[in-house]
Amino acid sequence: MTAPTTPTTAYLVTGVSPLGGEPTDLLLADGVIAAVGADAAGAAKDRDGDDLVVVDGTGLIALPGLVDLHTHLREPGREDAETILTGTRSAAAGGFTAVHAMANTSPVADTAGVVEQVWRLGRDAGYADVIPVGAVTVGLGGERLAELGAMADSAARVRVFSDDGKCVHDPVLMRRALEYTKAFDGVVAQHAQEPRLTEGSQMHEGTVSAEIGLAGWPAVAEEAIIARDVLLAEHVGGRLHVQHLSTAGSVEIVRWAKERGIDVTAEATPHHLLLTDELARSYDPVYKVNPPLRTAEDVAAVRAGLADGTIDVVATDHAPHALQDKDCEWSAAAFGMTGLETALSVVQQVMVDSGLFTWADVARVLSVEPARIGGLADHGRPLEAGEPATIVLYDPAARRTVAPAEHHSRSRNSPYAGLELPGRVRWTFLRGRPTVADGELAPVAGA
Ligand SMILES: NC(=O)N[C@@H](CC(=O)O)C(=O)O
Ligand SMILES: [Zn+2]
Ligand SMILES: [Zn+2]
Repeated sequence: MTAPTTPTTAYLVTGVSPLGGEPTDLLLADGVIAAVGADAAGAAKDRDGDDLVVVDGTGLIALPGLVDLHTHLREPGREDAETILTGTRSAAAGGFTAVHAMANTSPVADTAGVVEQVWRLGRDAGYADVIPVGAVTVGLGGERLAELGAMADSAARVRVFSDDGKCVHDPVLMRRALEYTKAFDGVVAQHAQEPRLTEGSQMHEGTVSAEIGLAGWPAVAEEAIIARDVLLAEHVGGRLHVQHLSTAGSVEIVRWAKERGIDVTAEATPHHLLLTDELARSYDPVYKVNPPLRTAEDVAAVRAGLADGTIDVVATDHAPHALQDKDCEWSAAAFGMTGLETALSVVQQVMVDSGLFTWADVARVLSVEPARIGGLADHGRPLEAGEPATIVLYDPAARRTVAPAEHHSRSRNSPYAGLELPGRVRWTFLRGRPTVADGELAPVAGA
């Protein structure tokens, strides 16, 4: 007698456009893309004993699962704002299959123990791969380097280090971090903010801040740190990643550094691609974020920098905050806005619908490059037979009015509330298992 085989579910996606190209069929089975094109339907028939789900992919675009290089999941410590479970459900709903979890939790992710805990909780939740980012300095205190090597050697295999929320301001510490991380091909991701130039800052320093009377955060406070850091990276030969770059001057500095051969990458957020400091006139703290929303000229320069490859990645900087931390006057409110469930739509509107980007470019900045920078081997892969079935199926023709109450994030601080945005995630697959099925979050049994 032969033992009964457990049926597995295979998915035949018909008429889908990989990276926006010619429609074809994809068979997803055993965690991988089992067949592509004319073979897929035949291969599906040959799989006796499997459950087969046929997904009508007409009009849908297939992309590699999105990878966020900059997410705040708030666990441990601020589970009232987000948890690893709610944050990764939010990620899956937005088409993400991996998120890098920032270290500014409580306790701070500055030891092997904390990063392993975050990594395990992500694995158990099962909605997206959670890649912990390790703090550069103990407690984000900016005074002593954390145990970068121990975090790199841990089960979480940390490769990205950041004090995000705080700038690694001491140039000696920044230099050492750039040196030490070379040993394990790590990268130092910098929140570029000169602290003395931004004491008490509430919004971008410019005509709007002067008119409405909020303390300004000058562009130079960001640009001075980026300029210093690219020179330090050049000097020691380390890898630098510039987080949430937001000014025209920052784009110019990164462009200059790349031309010079310096090993630097940069990210821009969806909100810095779409929104401006004019929104602060409402005094609605949903628009309060670090770095602040800048001017229309800065937005244009960030778009141009993304279009010409100066900026490598779009990262959400999803920064959920509990109601009481946002539902107050501007100066008392926390900095940050959510972004996982709207990022792809904003990138479609700003970059694709405007003609600046193809869908292959979208895959590059939201999946391939963030996976490469983060050192993730099985994300951001080509949509070819034998590759992991870690993909998103997206309907670019759908429209929706953003309603934060419907978001899967535990927090509601989306700056796009009430705005109509294009596109909708229909399916997200993580190694062949749907985390989103036909537009709805799918129940997932953790690994
Ligand atoms: N972006 C923000 O405004 N806030 C982030 C910190 C950060 O990314 O600097 C947060 O943790 O809330
Ligand atoms: Zn930051
Ligand atoms: Zn951040």
